[in-house]
Amino acid sequence: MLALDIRNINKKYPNFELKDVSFQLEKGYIMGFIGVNGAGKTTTIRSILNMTHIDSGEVHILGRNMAEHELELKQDIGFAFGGTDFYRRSKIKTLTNTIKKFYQNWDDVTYYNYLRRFKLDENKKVADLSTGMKVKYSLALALSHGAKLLILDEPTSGLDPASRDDLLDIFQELIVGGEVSILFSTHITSDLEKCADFITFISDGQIILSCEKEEFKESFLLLNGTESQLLQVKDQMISYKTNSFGFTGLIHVGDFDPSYGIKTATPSLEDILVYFTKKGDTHG
Ligand SMILES: Nc1ncnc2c1ncn2[C@@H]1O[C@H](COP(=O)(O)OP(=O)(O)OP(=O)(O)O)[C@@H](O)[C@H]1O
Repeated sequence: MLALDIRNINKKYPNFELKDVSFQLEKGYIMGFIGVNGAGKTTTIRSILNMTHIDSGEVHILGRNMAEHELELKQDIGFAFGGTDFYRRSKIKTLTNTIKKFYQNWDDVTYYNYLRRFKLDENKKVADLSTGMKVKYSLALALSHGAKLLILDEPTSGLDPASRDDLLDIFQELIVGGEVSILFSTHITSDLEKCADFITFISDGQIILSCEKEEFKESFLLLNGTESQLLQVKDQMISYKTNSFGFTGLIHVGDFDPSYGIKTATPSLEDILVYFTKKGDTHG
């Protein structure tokens, strides 16, 4: 069963467009959503959650159409946005008491477990929380109403390394039973190396690739060659850097001819993001 089925979302802003965004997430898995700044991750997430009006396309969550069943489906979705700043003058306790009324399956025991695990004091005011603590509070809320699908926009941003590691452990604990699925966007590729099963990659409002993590990496090649070899592949490369020995760069596996004899390696997720970010730049 699909936890998330996104079909041909189009959304136009004056200077940006989501173009036929489609991807699917199987129930029980973790998907990392990556792309450079401004690629369209947040706009896609907001579109999935019906927080922004889309021009066309459909979102199906846990087998139901989001546009037709938004209220019921929101019971099953936990969402959190990194750096959210809400109701600054309220105490955590007061805010939670208001929010929990919206959720039929709210579970105080789970909630207080997360408060303890995240070392959050419910008597603190939102304004007095650090950036990382605010993220943790949003996550505690998102994780405490039995959500079957978590949609998290940069949940690890603002967290220190130990807290990030703990959150990734929580993600893995959550999916063990096969009932919970997680989509999260991030720039921190080590998070994805650690816990994502699938990767969806967006660039300039278009999905470049959405597939299992190893398959994703193997769809590209990192090339390392001399200046004269660069001339053979230059036009097919996503981007490259030159150095005193020659060049290194990224290419789609299908665009590479092994008969050139250029040294190749499987890129890391970091390599893929870096070279896509450089796409269109002048090189050297
Ligand atoms: N409400 C809006 N009105 C007009 N343009 C918008 C609006 N929201 C986002 N955009 C534009 O859409 C583009 C994509 O933004 P989005 O926030 O989806 O990217 P992102 O991939 O999440 O980036 P980042 O990694 O920096 O968070 C940007 O060029 C942004 O300026």
